[in-house]
Amino acid sequence: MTAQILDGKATAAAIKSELATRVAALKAKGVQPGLGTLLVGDDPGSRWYVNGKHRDCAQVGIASIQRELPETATQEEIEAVVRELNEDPACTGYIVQLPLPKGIDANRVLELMDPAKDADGLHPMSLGRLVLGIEGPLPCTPYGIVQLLRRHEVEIKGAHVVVVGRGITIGRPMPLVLTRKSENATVTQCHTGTRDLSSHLKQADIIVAAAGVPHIIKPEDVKPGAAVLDVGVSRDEAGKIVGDVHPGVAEVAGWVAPNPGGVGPMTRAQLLVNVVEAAERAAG
Ligand SMILES: Nc1nc2c(c(=O)[nH]1)N[C@@H](CN(C=O)c1ccc(C(=O)N[C@@H](CCC(=O)O)C(=O)O)cc1)CN2
Repeated sequence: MTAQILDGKATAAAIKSELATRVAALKAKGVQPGLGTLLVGDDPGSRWYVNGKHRDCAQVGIASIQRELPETATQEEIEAVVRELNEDPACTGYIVQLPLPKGIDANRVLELMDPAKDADGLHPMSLGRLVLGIEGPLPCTPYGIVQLLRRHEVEIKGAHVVVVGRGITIGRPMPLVLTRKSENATVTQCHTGTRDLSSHLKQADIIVAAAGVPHIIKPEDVKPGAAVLDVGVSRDEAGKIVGDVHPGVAEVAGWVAPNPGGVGPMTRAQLLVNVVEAAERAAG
């Protein structure tokens, strides 16, 4: 192993400690930030993520509002809870845990959220703001990745970043974040329609692997010294995470974000940042 570690656990812990101070300052002004979550169904992974989000809230002093519906919930039942969270004054920001069960129109649910309470940065209004360069909540995993790189002093400005995947939470918004003036990266987005993935990867200074295909990033495709962030989550028969990045990549890359322990904790930390920033904006 030659690569240095992009340590998401330690970086997220540092961010949470900074946030605890900001939450204390808000409380001193009489403002109590509260994160709401809506979990639909029984997926153990989603439940683990949601529980983790509430554990994080408790650590930094953010209040928790937990809403759950069964796997069989209808579109109307889900939308009714979204309307309740929109109206609940204790809930200053919230998320709908994705994915939603089959047959549910997730876009309709996201559109119904009050954009002022969008803690995930995934509301169409928030994504539109990102495109237009207007301040607002940023999608948690993409901005968590930017913070992870910055805090390890990996140069983003001018870097050629290859993003593999185009899902709603990571792949689609990642280039929007990286090509802002403040990041100034050059981005190539690869996906299932890409003809020669290997040729693109070989040119990357930074690779963000969010395809959900085990070990799709192989050592021979990585430029020596590149930073490689593994965001893919597949599971083996024992339920253990298998990432998108082959373990041999650590012999070639300059930096690797392990999986687990890399981008995941940063996703959770960025969610708290969004909740605190929204409360700070509301408090003027
Ligand atoms: N509404 C949203 N839904 C989903 C998002 C999101 O940002 N908003 N992202 C993912 C899941 N996710 C957060 O919700 C998430 C994924 C991973 C982690 C994490 O800390 N992972 C650990 C490993 C956990 C394990 O062993 O399974 C790690 O990487 O160290 C946190 C949050 C999809 N849905």
